[in-house]
Amino acid sequence: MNRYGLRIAVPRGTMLGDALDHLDRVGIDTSEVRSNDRKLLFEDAGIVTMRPSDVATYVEAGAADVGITGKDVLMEQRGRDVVELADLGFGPCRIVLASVAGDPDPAVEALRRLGIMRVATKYTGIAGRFFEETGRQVELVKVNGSVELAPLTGLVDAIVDLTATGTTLRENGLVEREEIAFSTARLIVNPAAHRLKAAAVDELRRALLPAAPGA
Ligand SMILES: Nc1ncnc2c1ncn2[C@@H]1O[C@H](COP(=O)(O)OP(=O)(O)OP(=O)(O)O)[C@@H](O)[C@H]1O
Ligand SMILES: O=P(O)(O)OC[C@H]1O[C@H](OP(=O)(O)OP(=O)(O)O)[C@H](O)[C@@H]1O
Repeated sequence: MNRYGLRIAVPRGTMLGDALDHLDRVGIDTSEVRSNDRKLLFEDAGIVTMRPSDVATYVEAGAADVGITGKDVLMEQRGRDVVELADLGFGPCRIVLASVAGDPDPAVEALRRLGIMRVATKYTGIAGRFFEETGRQVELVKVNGSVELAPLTGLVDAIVDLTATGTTLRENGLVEREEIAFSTARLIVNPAAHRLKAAAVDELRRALLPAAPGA
């Protein structure tokens, strides 16, 4: 187990390197995780690795005490009973509404035709709330990845998806129309662990955020 006595859920994929760098900096030895991309449970380091979208599931159930995942993931899974402790700052990306470059703005076009805009996304929660709050009627089409393909084939008028460098949108001839949310990696904690292991959780939070005001 690590020096904090906390089991930590760490996201594999895009955020893995930065998450492990942060944990190394606070005295958790992540070398075994770095050298093994098939193993998932690392007892000595107190680390469990998983898809970013599964982190809050483990933390909510107490199968991990704390976890690291994207704000976009937490916004999408809004009902989860976890406490957001800190913004770790890495993994910046945005959730945007985008459509084919050169086409009329799909929202304006849908209004003009008095039609319902069709929007593909894997973020049905975030997109649904966004269109509801902005008073627009849309039909959401759930896709699981490579969302950029959907408007190119005529499946939908627009997409709601994650963009970071903008390369994927550009390479597929799409342009951003509206920004919906900004995301970075967050530290979350199980509510019971937050109370029962308060000192350890606070020590880890402070160590991860040495420069933050009030940390
Ligand atoms: N440039 C980026 N591209 C993709 N995701 C990023 C980027 N920067 C940060 N992220 C974060 O990483 C998360 C996605 O990670 P990754 O692509 O490794 O997982 P995934 O395969 O989409 O996993 P899941 O199936 O859990 O959604 C995003 O939800 C976001 O919080
Ligand atoms: O703006 P960029 O830097 O090009 O990054 C954005 C891309 O990253 C994400 O895809 P991911 O790699 O998570 O795969 P997915 O399409 O399967 O979700 C997202 O869905 C975009 O396709």
